[in-house]
Amino acid sequence: MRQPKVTVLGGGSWGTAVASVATRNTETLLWARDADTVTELNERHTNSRYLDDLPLHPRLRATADLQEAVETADVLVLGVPSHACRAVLTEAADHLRPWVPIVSLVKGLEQGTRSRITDVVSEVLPGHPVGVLNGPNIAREIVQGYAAAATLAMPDHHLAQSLQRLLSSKLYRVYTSTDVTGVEVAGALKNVFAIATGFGDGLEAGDNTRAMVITRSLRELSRLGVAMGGQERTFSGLSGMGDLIATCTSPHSRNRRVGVRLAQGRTLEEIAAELKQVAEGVKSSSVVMELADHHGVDMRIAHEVDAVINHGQPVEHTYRGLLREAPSHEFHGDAW
Ligand SMILES: NC(=O)C1=CN([C@@H]2O[C@H](COP(=O)(O)OP(=O)(O)OC[C@H]3O[C@@H](n4cnc5c(N)ncnc54)[C@H](OP(=O)(O)O)[C@@H]3O)[C@@H](O)[C@H]2O)C=CC1
Ligand SMILES: O=C(CO)COP(=O)(O)O
Repeated sequence: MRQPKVTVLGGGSWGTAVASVATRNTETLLWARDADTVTELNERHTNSRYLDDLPLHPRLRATADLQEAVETADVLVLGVPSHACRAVLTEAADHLRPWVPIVSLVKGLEQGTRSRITDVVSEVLPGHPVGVLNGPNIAREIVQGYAAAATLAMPDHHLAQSLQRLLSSKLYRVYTSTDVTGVEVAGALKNVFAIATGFGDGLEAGDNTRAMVITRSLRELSRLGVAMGGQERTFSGLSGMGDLIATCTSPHSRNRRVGVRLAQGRTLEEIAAELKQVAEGVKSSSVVMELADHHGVDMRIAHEVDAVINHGQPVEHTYRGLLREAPSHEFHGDAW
C-alpha cells in the first residue's frame, strides 16, 4: 500500500527538522517561501539559515510553490510561526483535498483572537481532522539525531496512531494523546516561562532560582491549562514539564535567550536583530495575560514577563516584586 505523502509548511528550523524526520518514513515535501532556501534544500540538503550545515535527509524535497505543496498532500503539517498561520492556511485552502489531516507544530497563540492554532485551522479549513505535535524538541538536536520525544494529540486516537508512525523515528519517539487543548496550551505557555527563567539566568541568580521558577511556572501553566479545558496530567508530561525543562535550560532556546538578554539590559529590537528567528513567547506574553483574566486565573510569573516585555518594567523589579509576596500552600490557592 502507498504511504501517505506528507507536506510540511514552513522552512524554518522546526518545519525543516520535522520534514527531515518524516522523509525517513514517507515521501515528504517541504514548503518554504524563500526561493534560495528551497534551492539549498534540494541541492545541498541543508538549511544553513536556520540549521547551519547540519545534513538533512537526502530524499527530502522542497518547493516554494504553495499550490504544488498543498495539492499533493495526504497529511499537512503546519510549521510556520503563529502570526503567519491564518494567512498561509487561507492561501492553502483552495488547494487542499477534503479530509486531509492537519498537524500543528506551532507553539504560539493568535494575537487579537487569543485562539489556539488548532482552532484557527478548524476555522479556516473546516472538516479537516486537526491535532498538535509538541514536546521538548530543540530543532537542531533532532536533526543531529539525539534521542527525543514528543506528544501527538488528536481527538481521534486511531488517526493519531497512523500519523505517529509517519512522524516518528527510532530516535524521535512520538507518543499519542487525545488532549489537544492541554498539549497545545502547554506548548504555547512554556515559552513565556522560558523568558522568565532567562531573566533569572541573565541576572546570574543561580541554580536554585532557576529550579524555583521552572517548578512554580509549571503550577501556573497547569492552572491556566486546566481552566482552558486541558487535563491536569498532561502538564506533567512531555508537552508540559518536559518542554519547560528543555526550553528553560537549553542554551539553544530562543525564548530563554530573550529573557537573558533583557536582563542584561538589551532592548527587544536589539535581541530580535541578533536572534533572526521566532521567539513565540514575546507575542504570547500579552495573550496569556488576556486568557488569565478571561479565565480568572492569577498568573504572577507570566504577569511579570508581560510587564517587562509590553510595559517597559525593568527585569530587576520583576524579581523584587515576586519575592515580596508571601508563599502559600504549595498546591492550593493562586499564589505563585
Ligand atoms: N525551533 C524549534 O526548536 C521548535 C520550534 N517550534 C515552533 O515551531 C514554530 C515555527 O518555528 P521555527 O521553525 O522554530 O521558526 P524559525 O524562526 O526557525 O523559522 C520561521 C519560518 O517561518 C517562515 N515564515 C515566517 N513568516 C512567514 C509568513 N508570513 N509566511 C510564510 N512563512 C513565514 C520563515 O520564512 P523566511 O525564512 O522566509 O523568513 C521561516 O521559514 C513556532 O511556533 C515555534 O515555537 C516547536 C518546536 C521546536
Ligand atoms: O519549542 C522549543 C523546544 O521544545 C524551542 O524553543 P525556543 O522557541 O525557545 O527555541
